[in-house]
Amino acid sequence: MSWSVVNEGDGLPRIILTEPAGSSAVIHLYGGQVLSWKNEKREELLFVSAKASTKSPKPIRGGIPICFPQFDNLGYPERHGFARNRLWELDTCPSPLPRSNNHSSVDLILKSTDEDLKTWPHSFELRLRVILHPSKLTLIPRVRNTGSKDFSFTFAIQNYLSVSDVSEIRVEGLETLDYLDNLENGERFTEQGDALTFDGEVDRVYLRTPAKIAIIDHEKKRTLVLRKECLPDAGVWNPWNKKAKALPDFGDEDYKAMLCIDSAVTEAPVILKPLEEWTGCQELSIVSSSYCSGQLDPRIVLHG
Ligand SMILES: O=P(O)(O)OC[C@H]1O[C@H](O)[C@H](O)[C@@H](O)[C@@H]1O
Repeated sequence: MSWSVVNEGDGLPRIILTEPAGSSAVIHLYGGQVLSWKNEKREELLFVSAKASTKSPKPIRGGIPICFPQFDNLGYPERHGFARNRLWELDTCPSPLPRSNNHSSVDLILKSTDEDLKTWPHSFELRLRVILHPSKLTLIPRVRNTGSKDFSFTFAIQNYLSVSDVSEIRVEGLETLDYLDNLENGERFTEQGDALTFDGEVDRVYLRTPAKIAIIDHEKKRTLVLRKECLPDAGVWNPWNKKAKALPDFGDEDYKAMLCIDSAVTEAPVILKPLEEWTGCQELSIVSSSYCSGQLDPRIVLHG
């Protein structure tokens, strides 16, 4: 068996993935959301607010929410779509993706319901495979059009990353790119600096990014590398102190310990004909680094 299921106080099942080197992941069926990812040293790599609610119909504040059929507010009424507010199921038939022989993976599925069809009138199957390797977590989302008309959608895997102190974090891989700034009514700008650092609220979508983005945390002596396929854009979000206070499911000081870096397809929505399937992929991997010894070279992490 590649996973086990536990029921916690909220009565909703969680799936636990473990692998021989000692890392683990916890996935909640509510939202199909990875809520915990620990490395071999049992260090938590994802952020979940202590004020997060796991009771429907509220999305869970933290972990890795899946945004479908829209990222942000791009036309459909429910911000970030409804997939993060639905109970997913185990997927016993992940075809045409071959069954995983990997002992630390699980397949989940969300299908359109009659209720969803009232507001988004398109039949779909949304699948997610989660694979745990030593120092690496892979997510493979797929969307299939099971209806009789074309539909289009935008999509995001939101990664609430746990960081030592957001004001000490550097993000490499987004320099010189165009981005849409949600704090400036979605206006388009071009990134000027050589790396992103943080000293205030940020809410941007970087367009057509390279496949790899490095999140460098000198204090934790580690770099997280986000590698993505068919998810060309990247969201970057931190509410900072003022907006943090306005979020009911987020602690006043939580903004210091998290940074959202999202894998997204938003600028050019995906269009699916009946029976067509779209597949994306994101890998989060950990590279240990020591600032003092100078082992970390972002150019090697990003291009090596
Ligand atoms: O509060 P939520 O609906 O979960 O959204 C959390 C954040 O998600 C994205 O990063 C958006 O760009 C932000 O504008 C939004 O505040």
